[in-house]
Amino acid sequence: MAPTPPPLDPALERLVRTMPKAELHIHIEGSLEPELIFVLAQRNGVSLPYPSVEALRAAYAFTDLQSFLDIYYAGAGVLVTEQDFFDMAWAYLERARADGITRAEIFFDPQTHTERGVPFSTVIGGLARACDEARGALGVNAALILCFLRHLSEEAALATLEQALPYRDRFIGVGLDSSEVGHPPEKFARVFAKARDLGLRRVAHAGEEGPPAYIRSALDVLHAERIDHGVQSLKDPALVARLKAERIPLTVCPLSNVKLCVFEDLSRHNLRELLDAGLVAMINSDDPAYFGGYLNRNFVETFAALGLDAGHAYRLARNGFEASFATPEEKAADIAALDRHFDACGFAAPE
Ligand SMILES: Nc1ncnc2[nH]cnc12
Ligand SMILES: [Zn+2]
Repeated sequence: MAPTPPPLDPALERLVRTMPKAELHIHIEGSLEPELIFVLAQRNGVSLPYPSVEALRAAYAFTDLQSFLDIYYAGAGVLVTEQDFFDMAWAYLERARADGITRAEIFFDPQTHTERGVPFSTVIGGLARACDEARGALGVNAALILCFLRHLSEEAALATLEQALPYRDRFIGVGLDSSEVGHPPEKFARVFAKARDLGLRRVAHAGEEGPPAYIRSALDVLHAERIDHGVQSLKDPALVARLKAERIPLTVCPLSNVKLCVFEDLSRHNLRELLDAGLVAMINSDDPAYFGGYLNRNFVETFAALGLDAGHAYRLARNGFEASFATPEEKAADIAALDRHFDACGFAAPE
């Protein structure tokens, strides 16, 4: 166990908590809190294998990615109606606003639901309605990214993309998630090529537990524009040089990496090394209901554990906005707001 780090300087903590941020790596099903799981189970007559919220939460002791995914897919089984999907997304978006998030690019896993007989239209209907309403009601500019489950076949992913076509204007891109090792990006070459032809943006989980070679093939074969996680990249200096030269963003998730035993504790996380290597890294929450915290908790705990400062805060927030798929005008407005925030807090925004 690492010794408890000293608390953050209060002015730095305030700056970090209140600065405008983008969140680019959040699985909406991973924002489903145990309390809401129980409410939805009751609403839909679904029986749960846990007697209470506390018992469910106590089961969140993971040893690796797969041990988490098993419980995460089971939790998503309580989502049945369009209103359920809306309620889940709305709860996240309210927390996003509280954490200063002005841009959220939200992953969803349609196959987790369509495999159980929930229509694709029900899933995307509820999620898209929440995103639409969040802009006016919460000031959060939110967009959806459809993820394919890599433990399933490419044929299943192609069928999912086909099902999604009537809703093409309700999501901005595609991603790749679920069990990484043994399911290399190459398995999904055709479906990503099709998504590219359709003008969809592309991201992929790679180098969370899997080797640097998966990051290379996510770039070369899937034409991924961002890498989700990517923390294994430091094992391969030539890959680091390429990520730097091509300014490929890495959506890093510190609390997730500790919960899934990628790093022993936060003080051993490699975020500082990634930034020092000149990579476009940023902080995200991944599955906040399961990993012990939303975006601000990821920021505050990581800053305390790694001794990061206001310069790092600016770089991380700015990387998030630059890596987002928002329009150039939206990005410029977000970055201008970030600069004003640093000014107002008495920290000069670094060049
Ligand atoms: N951390 C993660 N890695 C891969 N797939 C996921 N699905 C939800 N969270 C995930
Ligand atoms: Zn993820």
